[in-house]
Order: sequence, then structure tokens, then C-alpha cells
Amino acid sequence: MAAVMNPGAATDALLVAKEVSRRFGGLKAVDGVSLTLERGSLHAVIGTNGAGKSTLINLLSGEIPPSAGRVLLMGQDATGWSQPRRARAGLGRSYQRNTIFVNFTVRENCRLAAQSRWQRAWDWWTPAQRCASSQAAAEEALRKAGLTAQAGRIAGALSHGQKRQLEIAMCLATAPKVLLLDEPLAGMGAEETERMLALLGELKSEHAILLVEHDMDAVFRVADRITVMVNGRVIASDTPAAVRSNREVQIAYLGESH
Ligand SMILES: Nc1ncnc2c1ncn2[C@@H]1O[C@H](COP(=O)(O)OP(=O)(O)OP(=O)(O)O)[C@@H](O)[C@H]1O
Repeated sequence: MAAVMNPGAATDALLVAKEVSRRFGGLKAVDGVSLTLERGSLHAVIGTNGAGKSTLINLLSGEIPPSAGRVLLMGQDATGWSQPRRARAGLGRSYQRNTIFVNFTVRENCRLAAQSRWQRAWDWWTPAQRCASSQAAAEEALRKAGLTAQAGRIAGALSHGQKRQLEIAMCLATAPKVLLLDEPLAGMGAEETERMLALLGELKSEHAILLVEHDMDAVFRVADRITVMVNGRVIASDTPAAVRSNREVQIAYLGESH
């Protein structure tokens, strides 16, 4: 059969940032950053402390507005959209800080996260249909995150690694297409790291993933593409192999002086 154009190709770019900038007073925390997140691809953003990685995630998720530039979500201009609107459109994010309710069970945490997807200011009652949908979404998210066996446990009793898995599960419970993950490996031991990397590998097939992470070994193993930021600017954006051998990256980020 003759070659057929891939009909999904145009829609694989789920999130596009175009020349996005953010100033804090005189500081350009993010300075003209462009990147594309595609389904099936894990895109890591690395950089030294204060390079602008978290600010970039906040700009993409809608938590703070950009000073300049545009954000496209599923092909639509989402630059002026609030964070809840972006979440409803399929943007999920995890945080560096803990967002878990420690006195609730793992399942309840996921259910609450799933319900938040439908929350609106005027919608104070929850129809049974939505409740059932939230339950189903929570169970599916727990399964994907490998936490089904822990579902009935009090979240505060989980290990550090399991809590980070739960945060991913809570993110998945909102049925996102794009995942923005802020240091999901922070504080993890070797075994927990392996489990999380395997999970990210599985999630990649259905989602576009942006990963901000300080664990360089993990990043170079799991990323399909790496963007390197220094002082708010992108100095390289390429495959892991190309980034590793990029002279500017070696000097500016990996600490080589010659
Ligand atoms: N709300 C804010 N007000 C003023 N300055 C800010 C604000 N948020 C971040 N900054 C500054 O913007 C710069 C980028 O910070 P950001 O947290 O995005 O960096 P980062 O790459 O995520 O760092 P880290 O790896 O340490 O988390 C830093 O100089 C930081 O002090």
C-alpha cells in the first residue's frame, strides 16, 4: 500500500510554548523559551538552581501569567486561560511540595483529585454520575501508578517514594493528556527511583511529559529530548546524546572549564 500521511502527526504536539518570558521586577526568570511537548515523548528540562525551570512549569500550567509569549494547548491559544481551565483541557501537573491529605486514604486522595476536574464555582452539588466517574478515574489512576494494593492505606503512612507515586496518581486522576512533573524523583532511594522511571516510561505512550529533574543519571536515561536552561534562557534543546556532547552545555552546566 502506498505511504499514507500520519493523520495523528499534527495532533501529537499537545503543548507548544512560543517565546515565553516572565519577569520578576528586573529579573528575567524565563527569557524567550520555546518548546514543544509531544505525545509519546518525555521532554526533560534541566539547569542549575535558579535557572527558571519551576517558573517555566508555572507559566505552562497557568499558575502565573507570562510577561510575553504564547502557550498553545491541543492547538488552541491557552495563554490567557486560568490554571483550572488548562487542567480541564488536559493539562496535569505535580508539585515539588507535598499536596497529599495525609489523614485520608490513598483512594480518597485520588477521588478528590478526580473530582477537582469538574469543580466550578456555581457547581456546589455533585451529581451521582460525576461521583461514579470520579471513582472510576481514581481507580484507573491508582492502577496506572502501581498503587492499587495501597489504595486503602492512610496516605500519611506511605513511604516517601509511594507518596511521590500518589502525587502522580492524583495528577492522572484528572485525566490529563500533558503531564508537567516537577522533581518527582526528589528524595528517592535507588529502588524507588527505578520504580518511578519505569512508571514514567509507561505513561509516555499516552501522554506528553515535561520532566524537571536534578537527577542527571535518571534524566539522561529516560528523556527523549532535553532542554538546558541557564539564567532563564535555553542554551540547548536536543537529544540526550547531542546535549551530552554540547560544548556550551558542558561549560555552562556540567561545570567543565575547558
Ligand atoms: N515569585 C517570585 N518572585 C521573585 N523572584 C522569583 C519568583 N519566583 C522565582 N523567582 C526567581 O526567578 C529565578 C528562577 O527561579 P526558579 O524557581 O524558576 O528556578 P529553578 O530553575 O526552578 O530553580 P531550582 O532548581 O532551585 O528549583 C530565581 O532567581 C528565583 O529567585
